[in-house]
Amino acid sequence: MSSAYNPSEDGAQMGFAKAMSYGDYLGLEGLLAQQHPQSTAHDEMLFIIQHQTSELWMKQVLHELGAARIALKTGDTPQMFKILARVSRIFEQLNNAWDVLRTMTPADYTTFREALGPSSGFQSYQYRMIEFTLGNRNPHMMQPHAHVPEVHSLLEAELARPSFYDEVVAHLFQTLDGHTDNMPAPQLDSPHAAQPEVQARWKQVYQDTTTHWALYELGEKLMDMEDYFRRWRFNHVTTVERVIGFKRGTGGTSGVQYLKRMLSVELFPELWNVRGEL
Ligand code: HEM
Ligand SMILES: N[C@@H](CC(=O)c1ccccc1NC=O)C(=O)O
Repeated sequence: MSSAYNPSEDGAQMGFAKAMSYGDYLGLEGLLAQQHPQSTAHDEMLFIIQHQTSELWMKQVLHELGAARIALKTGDTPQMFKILARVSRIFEQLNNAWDVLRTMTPADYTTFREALGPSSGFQSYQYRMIEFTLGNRNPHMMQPHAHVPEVHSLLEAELARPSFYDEVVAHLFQTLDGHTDNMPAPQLDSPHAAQPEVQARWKQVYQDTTTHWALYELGEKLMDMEDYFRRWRFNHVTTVERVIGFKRGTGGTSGVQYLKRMLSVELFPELWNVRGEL
């Protein structure tokens, strides 16, 4: 027998024929069998792993935002704050991941770009779901999912209910006015455009933070989240320009030009606008 240290002497369980192991619990057999490079290019594995890990984190973001919406509706503000802080940290994680992908040069990428066909992140339904949940709702973005009815229905269902930000706005009116009678109707199937009545309420909050501390904290948590989201978009477009320049995207858009347009999206416009009024 080897003279190497044997952790079983320290009690480490070594046999898993009949017990749940690490790999069983995490479903690793399935997970690690899902990388299918379409070419022999060395960097395609990095490209796949980068996207798959991003999608896993997006799944977690959606899980958190669903819980945040419930916490908001049931008045569990501490729980909601905890969740929003976590969502920002996840975005930070996604932002840091670009540093790994940036090690892929244009020369590396062109060795397998053709193998991607017309597939593109543009067709990420979890990304759209995050946008829809937060309030950036463009129904045209559902079209690429028409061929997958379950996904299409999920997106459709999201557009049929108030966004997370709509719930925040309802909470804002309820807390400040004592009712939601003067609240503008949620814009269910279009990007959230700034509403003067909403902005006026945020102004009230930011002008007297001591009185409205919890709402002030909520406003800043949303700012944090959007700040990180913007950084993700900026990192994306910068990486794209660095790797493919001004080529058209595989998804058919103008590429960098399209992504630059998306940089101007505002999730919580009243919160940005109010800063100029203080
Ligand atoms: C070298 C790496 C990458 C390149 C060259 C690239 C390129 C592009 C381009 C050109 C578009 C515009 C749509 C089109 O294809 O016409 C796009 C959209 C998109 N990409 Fe990427 N991308 C890269 C990495 C990533 C990664 C790592 C993710 C993470 C999931 C991602 C997610 C997305 C999403 C969600 C969109 C849609 C954005 C929107 O509609 O606002 N991309 N990408
Ligand atoms: N749109 C990219 C291709 C691309 O990046 C991509 C392709 C398949 C799956 C995810 C992708 N990532 C982001 O768009 C391009 O035009 O090169």
